[in-house]
Amino acid sequence: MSRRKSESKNLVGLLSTSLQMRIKMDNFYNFYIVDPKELGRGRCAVVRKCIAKSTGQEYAAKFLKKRRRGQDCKAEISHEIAVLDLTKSSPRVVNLHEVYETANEIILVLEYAAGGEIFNLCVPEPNERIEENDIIRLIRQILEGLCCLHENNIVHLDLKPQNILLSSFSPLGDVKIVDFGMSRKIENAIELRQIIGTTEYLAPEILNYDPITTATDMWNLGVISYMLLTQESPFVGADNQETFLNISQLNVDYSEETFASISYLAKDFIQKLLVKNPEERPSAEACLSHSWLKQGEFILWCSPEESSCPSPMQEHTQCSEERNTKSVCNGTCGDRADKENIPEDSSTVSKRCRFDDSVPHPQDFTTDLVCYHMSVCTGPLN
Ligand SMILES: Nc1ncnc2c1ncn2[C@@H]1O[C@H](COP(=O)(O)OP(=O)(O)OP(=O)(O)O)[C@@H](O)[C@H]1O
Repeated sequence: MSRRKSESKNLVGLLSTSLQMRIKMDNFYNFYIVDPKELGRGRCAVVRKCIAKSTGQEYAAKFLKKRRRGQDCKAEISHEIAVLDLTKSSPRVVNLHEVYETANEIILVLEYAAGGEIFNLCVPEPNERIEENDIIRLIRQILEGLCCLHENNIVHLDLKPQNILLSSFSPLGDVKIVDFGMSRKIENAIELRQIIGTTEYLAPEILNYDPITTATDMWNLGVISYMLLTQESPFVGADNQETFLNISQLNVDYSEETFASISYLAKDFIQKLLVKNPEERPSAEACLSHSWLKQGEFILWCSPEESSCPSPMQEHTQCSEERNTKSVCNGTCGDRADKENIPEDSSTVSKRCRFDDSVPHPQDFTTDLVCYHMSVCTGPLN
């Protein structure tokens, strides 16, 4: 495929409306003191804490390169700004305070989420394990943010524990959804396909190049819920191929051992979302009415047999033991090679790479995906 053709494909679903938010050409550094220590980094950006000189208020400055790998990224950056502007009414989406432009970069001055990534709550560290009641509150807040996005026909497409931040960690604060770089507008007639996220969070429809809808985010919410409750990543395998296979075969561990201290309703919630057919997944709004999220202080710590709780997902709850492969959340960083474009601040310890630093390069990832597709067409993987 020619570069121009692939570039225009990537632009499908970007908001093209003129920006409401004024982009300032003033010198950003005249107005902010920037902490050299990174808050985080991704494929496209480095994020650093900064302090407004006039007020002393803390913010997170996201530095985005206008050109990457010889390609002009301004349309994508404008789209990210437009989405943040569109969703500014939602307290669950990070607030965009100001935007600056320099010769090479665009700087988004964002609300500072001091509590960091909820990824920290998804790893097996006993001191950081949180109560199911707290998880219920966080999931409700993520859903509120998703409702706002989906009402505006925006699908996030990169929902993962690294992109759900907290206003504070202790006490556990509120959810702030970040990183709309991969989000897209779902237009009536446009079928959105071929957008790729982080391996272990990919929905089956993305692997199959099927049309993408807001239901793709709902799959990701299922993965996030699973990770928060079990501290394990449901689909991650030894390599990308195994991960793709686990996703396509819906190979999830719902064993009693893994769900020992987790309520039946929580498991039911996950099982409603981790279904292959996107049309069968409940919407964000419908999820808010799920009994698990409806309960307040009181949680039913019981199995469906022991209780009189309704079992709305009876047909989805079969758990085949032989299909179970227990997968530990390893925080694989399939996008690490991209991040190496940006000079790394040595003080940053990326949570994404906490367990596994054997990172595939993007080209390996693409090869894996191609191999996966070939094996689906031609027979099982060896
Ligand atoms: N407002 C914020 N407050 C605190 N930390 C932040 C904030 N925004 C981003 N971060 C940190 O920086 C990291 C990278 O930010 P972000 O995901 O927006 O970058 P990106 O380059 O678009 O990422 P990706 O490669 O996933 O597309 C986040 O995972 C988070 O740890």
